[in-house]
Amino acid sequence: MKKLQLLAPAKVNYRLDVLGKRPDGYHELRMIMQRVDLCDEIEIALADSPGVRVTCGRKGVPDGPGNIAWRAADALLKLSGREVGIEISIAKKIPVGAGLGGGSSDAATVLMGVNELLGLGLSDERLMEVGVKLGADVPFFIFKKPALAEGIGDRLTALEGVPSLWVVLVNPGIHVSTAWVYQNLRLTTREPATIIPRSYSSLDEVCALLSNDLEPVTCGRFPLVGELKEVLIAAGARGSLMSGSGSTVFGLFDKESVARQAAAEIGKEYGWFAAAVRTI
Ligand SMILES: C[C@](O)(CO)[C@H](O)COP(=O)(O)OP(=O)(O)OC[C@H]1O[C@@H](n2ccc(N)nc2=O)[C@H](O)[C@@H]1O
Ligand SMILES: Nc1ncnc2c1ncn2[C@@H]1O[C@H](COP(=O)(O)OP(=O)(O)OP(=O)(O)O)[C@@H](O)[C@H]1O
Repeated sequence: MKKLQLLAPAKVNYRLDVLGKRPDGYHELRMIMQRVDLCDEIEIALADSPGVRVTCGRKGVPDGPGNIAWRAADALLKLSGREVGIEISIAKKIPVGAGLGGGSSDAATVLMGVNELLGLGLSDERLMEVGVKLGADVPFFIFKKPALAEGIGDRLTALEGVPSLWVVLVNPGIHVSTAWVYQNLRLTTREPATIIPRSYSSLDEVCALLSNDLEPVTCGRFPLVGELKEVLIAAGARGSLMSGSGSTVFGLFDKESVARQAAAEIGKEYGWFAAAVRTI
């Protein structure tokens, strides 16, 4: 039976500016997004009986239609009109409800995987159109490059020369609802938006970008998330920020040895999820 084994990476947001609220409740954003090599493992196989089946087995993540990966496969089967069976199993490695885009990445990977497995020949642009209906972060994972993301996060521009960095992810096990964060965001009149460079050459330039308008909302409700930034800086990070809607905080490092040591010490001392990963 034909099957694919795929990796679905996490993301961090180096920058997240909220520019306004749209009539449909979504927010206009300007983000800088970067994938990192902490990955969920996904197997997609053709099956005899028609329909989509998803197993995940991780507490807090549904099997079946409640899983965003199920909705991704179902959307593609409907679009293609194919009456086949698809079996998906997901081994979650990315913390859930953590601002790392794990669900969105699973969905993107399933869209790309089912497209390949069934030989549908859909372009990435078409898969992104399907993906944005599943979640605003999904198109970025199909784009597969560091990106400036505008609109609701789906208008993507590739960035040049973004340096390869070591990133330490720290998650204290707090599940944050993205919907709750956006609902509790107080929009104020911002300073005219600063210009975001389109090309980069150093860690310092990336550190100068670090800013996230959702941080005050999540840190107001969970002050520990704000404290994680100090913990990472004390462990040698050159810059630190909450990713997405949280609760993961990341630190940026130029040296592998310092990053690995920071992750090991933070994990040991506080018992939190802490991992040294690379940008991809
Ligand atoms: C926080 C980020 O992860 C940053 O990359 C994204 O903005 C959220 O992406 P996502 O989880 O894929 O978003 P969706 O699943 O489409 O939406 C989750 C919730 O966030 C809100 N949401 C999302 C994206 C956006 N531009 N404005 C919003 O207000 C939606 O109203 C929804 O209630
Ligand atoms: N494949 C999946 N992986 C993770 N969560 C999923 C999945 N399918 C459905 N969910 C549900 O989505 C919610 C959180 O998803 P996810 O882990 O992607 O959040 P997140 O990392 O905060 O995302 P984002 O950074 O895009 O806001 C949970 O309530 C979870 O049950």
